[in-house]
Amino acid sequence: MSNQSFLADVNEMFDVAATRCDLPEGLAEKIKVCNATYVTRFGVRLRGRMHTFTGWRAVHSTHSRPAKGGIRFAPDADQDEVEALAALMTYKCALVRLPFGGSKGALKIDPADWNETELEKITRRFAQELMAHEFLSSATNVPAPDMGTGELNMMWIADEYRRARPQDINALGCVTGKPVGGGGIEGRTEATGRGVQYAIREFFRHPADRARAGFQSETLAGLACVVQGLGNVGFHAAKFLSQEDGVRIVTVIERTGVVRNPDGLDIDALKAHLVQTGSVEGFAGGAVSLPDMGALGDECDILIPAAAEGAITAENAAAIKAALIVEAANGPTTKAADTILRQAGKIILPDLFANAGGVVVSYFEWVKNLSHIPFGLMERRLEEDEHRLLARSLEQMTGRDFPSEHAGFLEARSEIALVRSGLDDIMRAAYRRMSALWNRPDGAYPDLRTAAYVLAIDEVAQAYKAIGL
Ligand SMILES: NC(=O)c1ccc[n+]([C@@H]2O[C@H](COP(=O)([O-])OP(=O)(O)OC[C@H]3O[C@@H](n4cnc5c(N)ncnc54)[C@H](O)[C@@H]3O)[C@@H](O)[C@H]2O)c1
Repeated sequence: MSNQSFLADVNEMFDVAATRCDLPEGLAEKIKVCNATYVTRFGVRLRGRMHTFTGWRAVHSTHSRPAKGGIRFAPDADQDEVEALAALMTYKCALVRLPFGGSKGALKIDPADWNETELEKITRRFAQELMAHEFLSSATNVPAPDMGTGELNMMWIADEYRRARPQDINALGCVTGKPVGGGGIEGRTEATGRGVQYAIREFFRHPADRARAGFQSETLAGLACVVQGLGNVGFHAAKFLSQEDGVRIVTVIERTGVVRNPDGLDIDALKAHLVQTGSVEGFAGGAVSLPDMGALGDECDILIPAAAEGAITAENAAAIKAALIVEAANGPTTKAADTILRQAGKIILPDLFANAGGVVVSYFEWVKNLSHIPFGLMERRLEEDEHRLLARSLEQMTGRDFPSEHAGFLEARSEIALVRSGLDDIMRAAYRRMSALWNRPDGAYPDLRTAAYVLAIDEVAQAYKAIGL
């Protein structure tokens, strides 16, 4: 799928949903279009000569600030892709009710072509460009990791910003997904995969919804699952589902090949092999074959595309056996494939919802950076002001009320426990809202994707209506 058709698909899905929203004339168009895209071409002196890199930062919406969204390093990145991904960020944040607009960035680069020192230089230089044009700060635009980037890149960006703007007391909040020792938050690295697990668990808690996919029981144990992409998102989703819920990961589809084991793959071992050798070839814990997208059609209950957009197309959709498709990647299903799958009775947990875990925990990290207080509650007597601050940020995170009177002690809970329960609450609440629309007796919301878009559009529209637009 070309990046142009990815953008067209996102806009078409938006249009389908917008007709179901009660919007003043012209507002749908305003919400749909991308506000601004910054393009930069910068040079870095490497290996004895100047290399020119092209990067983008798209700001789809600033109905709420800062605008939030990852930065990806990929050789096939372009402006259409970045704008489509930025739009998805707007809708995703709105769906799970985070106070962020949507943004996305990319650098046209294959990270495998460069060593760590070189990548550091390139990342820092990109950060300087973003900063110089006000596309980086805790108040305006906050990147995070995405394909091809991770916590090291985020740390370099934060460090570059902090050096350039030493007066900014909220400097660390200019980017999320940092290492814990560098101002990050526990549980961010695995947050998107963790959110995928929570999304699936919540779907299975709804008897009528799971029955639509032919699942009778709430338990996931023994179900077979195919995962495409064993990167950050795919690895963590597969690891948690297999190790904690007893799901059998029967097939992993990677760039370098397909690995199958009907009894369930050892995901930690496969990932270790992949990291060590750079390939799935030679892995002893399963049958390894050549790269083959046809494996998306392997026999299974759940399919998790967790690689890139456009994996499921009109050409391969009809072959998919899974009853439930969980979009861990952004835009893995083309619009045409979506129609084929729905006609075949498949249920899709849409990307807006299924992979929102990353930005939810990024929000916790940003709140932690801005509040300048530890995120976990400690077993100690808290000052009254400190208590009030904590109660307020907990309310923001969980949507629950916390007592504002000073109780002297707060329950001891670790940062990771808070992150997990906050993420779980938010994923559950978002699913319940989607499910309620999907199950309306009039059938006005035929699938979860339409329901998700409608909820997101309504949320953004409310922000515009509130300021009188
Ligand atoms: N990292 C996050 O927090 C996050 C959050 C939300 C959404 N996402 C989305 O999840 C997807 C994956 O992101 P990630 O951060 O895990 O990236 P990553 O770079 O860590 O991993 C991607 C993996 O997919 C594999 N892959 C790429 N193309 C493939 C193909 N055609 N067939 C099979 N395997 C292929 C790669 O080899 C790699 O192992 C992207 O769509 C991204 O936008 C990521």
